[in-house]
Amino acid sequence: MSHAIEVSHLSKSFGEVHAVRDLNFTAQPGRVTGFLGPNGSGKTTTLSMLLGLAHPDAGTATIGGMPYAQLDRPALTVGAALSANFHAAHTGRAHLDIARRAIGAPETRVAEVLGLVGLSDSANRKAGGYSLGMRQRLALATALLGDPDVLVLDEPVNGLDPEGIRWIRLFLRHLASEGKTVLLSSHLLSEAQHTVDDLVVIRRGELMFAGPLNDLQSGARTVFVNTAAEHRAALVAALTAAGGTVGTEWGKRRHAAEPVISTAPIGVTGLDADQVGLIAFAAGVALSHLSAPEAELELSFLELTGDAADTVAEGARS
Ligand SMILES: Nc1ncnc2c1ncn2[C@@H]1O[C@H](COP(=O)(O)OP(=O)(O)OP(=O)(O)O)[C@@H](O)[C@H]1O
Repeated sequence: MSHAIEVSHLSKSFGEVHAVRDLNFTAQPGRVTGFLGPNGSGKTTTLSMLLGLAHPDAGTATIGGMPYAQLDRPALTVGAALSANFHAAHTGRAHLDIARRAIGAPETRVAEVLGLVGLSDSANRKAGGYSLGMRQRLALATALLGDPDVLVLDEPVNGLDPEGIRWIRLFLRHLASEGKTVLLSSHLLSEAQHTVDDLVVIRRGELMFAGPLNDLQSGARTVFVNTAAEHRAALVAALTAAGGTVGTEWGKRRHAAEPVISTAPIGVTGLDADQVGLIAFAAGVALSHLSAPEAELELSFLELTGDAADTVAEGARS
């Protein structure tokens, strides 16, 4: 049985607030899917409906074709980490043992998941003294107790230090390589972009983008190239002929009759860096510069989710 997550025409309002509006996306086994949007865009509401914690007004959210509530053994199929809050007086180990009993996982599983998330040495400390990063690890350990095929994680990277971020990236990629379906939410693309294969971007409850991360990258990415002045026209012509869109050339001229002389890099969209390099080579043009800055991805994310001010304002509300 395939354990894909499928969200179809999902909607939910709280009074006047349309938290989720006619949302459609899938998350596939063997892939890490990032569920992204600014604060307040409806991510937690969607995940809550997927996990049977909230009722949709319309539409469905299914796992392997079934709503969570109808799954045969839900906790052994889906592992969820919606918040990293734990009883402060319980040790990490005690917390896991209680959760383990509730879902009927074997006793040996507690030590296994502690080891998997790197918490073995802190297992006997009270969770109240855990750092946010340690609480995130404990939440992940809890989600893994039933050795589920599907993981649903709400902001799992939030609060992790750079080493923790690196660790969780590798860990989630490893889980996906075992064929698991991993869906993680984040409000920061920079946190998610090195972890995810696929992206679902929402804004104010509505779908803005769903597809492989590369599609978002290539769709909006500008490649910058430069060459000696005498090859500039040939390069622009070759790139344009290959289907690229060449950005405005800013240049200087000392008087109106003189041609524009520009030395600024040329911005190209619609072609990736490899293609641009090959086209220049085929045209016999030696490039003095070729780059495809990653910031463009962040820019296209901001375009999808609203302008920067909008994003900050939404963040401030939560
Ligand atoms: N129980 C509730 N009652 C009323 N409004 C709610 C409730 N839950 C969520 N909302 C509203 O629905 C919208 C979506 O909230 P949600 O928590 O799903 O967003 P989010 O993307 O998860 O945000 P964050 O990243 O801040 O957790 C927000 O406007 C929020 O205020």
